[in-house]
Amino acid sequence: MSDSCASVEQAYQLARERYASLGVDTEQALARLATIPISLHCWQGDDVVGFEQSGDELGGGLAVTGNYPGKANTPDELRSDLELAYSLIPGKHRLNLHAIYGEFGSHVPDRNEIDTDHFTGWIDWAKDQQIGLDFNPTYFAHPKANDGLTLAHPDKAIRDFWIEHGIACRKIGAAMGQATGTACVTNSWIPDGYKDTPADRKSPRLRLLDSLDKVFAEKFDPQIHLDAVESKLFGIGSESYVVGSHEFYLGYAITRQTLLCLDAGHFHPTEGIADKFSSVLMHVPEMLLHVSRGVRWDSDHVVTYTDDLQAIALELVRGDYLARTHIGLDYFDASINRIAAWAIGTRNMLKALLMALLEPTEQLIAYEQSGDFTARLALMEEAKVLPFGAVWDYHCLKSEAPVGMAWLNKVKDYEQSTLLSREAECSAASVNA
Ligand SMILES: C[C@H](O)[C@H](O)[C@@H](O)C(=O)CO
Ligand SMILES: [Mn+2]
Repeated sequence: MSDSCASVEQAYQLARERYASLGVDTEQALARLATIPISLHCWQGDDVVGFEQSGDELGGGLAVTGNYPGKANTPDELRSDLELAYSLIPGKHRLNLHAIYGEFGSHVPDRNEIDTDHFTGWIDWAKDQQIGLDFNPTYFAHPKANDGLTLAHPDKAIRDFWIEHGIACRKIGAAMGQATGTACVTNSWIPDGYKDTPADRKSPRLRLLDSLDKVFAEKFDPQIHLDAVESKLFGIGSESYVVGSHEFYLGYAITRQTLLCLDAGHFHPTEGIADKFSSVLMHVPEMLLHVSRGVRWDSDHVVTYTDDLQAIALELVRGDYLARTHIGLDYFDASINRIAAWAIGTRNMLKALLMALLEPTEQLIAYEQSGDFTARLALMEEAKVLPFGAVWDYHCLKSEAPVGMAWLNKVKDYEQSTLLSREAECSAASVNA
């Protein structure tokens, strides 16, 4: 055993004893953590461009800023980048694909014509990697979404087009779940809304309700496929009104018993999502989370170890909601190395879950039930500086993932060997064109 491994082990043994003195079993926490998959969002790898090669603007009120070199340009490049990212993260995780990431060949189908054949490359790869897949219809970056309306569009022909897209995507999601043996969550998010004050808030919502019912008409075995719906407060160009608001989708998910997707960046700036879980899960079977970090607006920053993130993890553990929650990430940062962005965000999500699993929750609840709120607050604050970092390092070591900053060296090496030459090839191609 190397010196650094020995010191990780020693620090862990001390931490284990410290936690045991508070009645917390670190081995049990680590065993639980190892079973929690995080769904990595493919779109962090290429700035939400996808493989349609349409050249359409991202639109939909979404924006990616930055031009860090090495963006993935092909499915193989994206898979190679993801393989490196997974190797930097302890545990077995999932991949969340958007519909624009199909392998379309020379004849790129329109969105309403895509089918499972366009995703067999991803399915075969996922089986090979032994990871589950999640999926998303892409209701943006398309000429039929240019006016900011899709499933709620007043033009029936445009609505029907997007309904067909939603139906096609659910079939693809079901095929993914069937092939990988783990349920695929297909999440529906649409950009529909208005920049300025609407005169009629009701009609677009009635149209959206009707469109969604058509999209979700076919029922799938929940063992292979689950539906989620995602709300938003506002986007660029939909500042005054979003058809799929939180209230709209909460009601929809409850009445249709779909999953509700809560995106941490989709609420008022000081409104956290953690407080919502205990209410939402009284009424819907399961939740999907898009863990993100809003900065002033829905700017989709890389997930950092914030109070909000800790609140999410603590609530999932305290409420015993992990088995009913699918955790996905949702951010897009092109200003830093994109693989590092996946590694940082996913490792932080896992660190927050570990910290929550190590919390002396039973003791806190006992204090609360006895009315000793002073002791509750005192222990909560002391728990924040317990040696959870030593447990995390040990988890990385045992999971054969890099400990501490070691993962960054691997990213830097890959940047030199692969990402920079990728960029050079691109420049040469554009010079030759
Ligand atoms: C690309 C995703 O579908 C998108 O980020 C969506 O989930 C969202 O959060 C839009 O703001
Ligand atoms: Mn989202």
